Amino acid sequence: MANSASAPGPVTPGGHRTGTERGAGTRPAATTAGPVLRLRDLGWSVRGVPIVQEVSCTVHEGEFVAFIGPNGAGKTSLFNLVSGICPASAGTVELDGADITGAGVHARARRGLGRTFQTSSLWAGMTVADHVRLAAQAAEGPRASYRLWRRADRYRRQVADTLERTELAHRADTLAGALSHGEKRKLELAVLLVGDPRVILLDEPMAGVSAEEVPALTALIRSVHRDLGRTVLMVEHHMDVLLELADRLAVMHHGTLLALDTPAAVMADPTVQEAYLGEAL
Ligand SMILES: Nc1ncnc2c1ncn2[C@@H]1O[C@H](COP(=O)(O)OP(=O)(O)OP(=O)(O)O)[C@@H](O)[C@H]1O
Repeated sequence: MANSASAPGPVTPGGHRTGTERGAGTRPAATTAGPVLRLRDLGWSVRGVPIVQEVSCTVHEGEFVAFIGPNGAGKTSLFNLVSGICPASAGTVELDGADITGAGVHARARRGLGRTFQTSSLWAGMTVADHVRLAAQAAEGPRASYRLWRRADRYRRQVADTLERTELAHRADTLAGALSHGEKRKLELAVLLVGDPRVILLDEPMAGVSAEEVPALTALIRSVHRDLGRTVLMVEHHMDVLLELADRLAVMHHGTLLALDTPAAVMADPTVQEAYLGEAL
């Protein structure tokens, strides 16, 4: 399959697609939501070794695209390129039609792009509420301290609302280090959401989470996507979770985008099956 793809079908008001269209060379179906993120021939090499190669795709407002692929396929590296953690060696990243390829992490965050990481990025000795308060303050920029003082009530409400939405209100005064893995993932989401990003990149949010906690975390991510209407890109290995959440599956293999289509079409794709030879999809 060509290493390029666009939206597969019309988008309902909730952002969910109703049809399918595949790969480069096919005519994109009409959509009611415009493109929010566009990658063109995106690449990253380290000392001449290509890690991500010629990845092109378009993600539409309100869409949920899940990235799968074998270990080392380049999924996290692609997220690093999109979020600005790694500078692209080739190609471009566009957000809302603006070229942000040269923009840093904070500039991209200010434009509405947020991400979580595969490994936990919390402070064990800081409370749940303080994590969210600090993130709210950071999202305000350099004049945050003064604004925080002036708008203490608003911040209190914002933190309380975010903890309520992420089902952590009862853990507000708990130290992050005392949370379960699932709760830590929820807190990472809370820290992200308080900054009000429109496009959210989640890197393996189920990593380390116990089987009992997976359904609640899945439901929370679904509500962020559907109820809050956020555009979500997610790397995840739990196929059952992906099939429940994703409008489209993107398959990475050896740094390239091997396929991007509806889950059913991707699962039936012989190229994808060949790439996963011997591995359960
Ligand atoms: N900074 C770096 N320098 C050199 N090689 C790197 C660097 N970062 C990643 N790689 C290599 O790039 C390849 C892709 O790594 P990446 O973490 O993006 O894969 P992945 O698909 O996210 O894997 P996983 O599912 O195991 O998290 C791997 O071979 C990795 O060793």
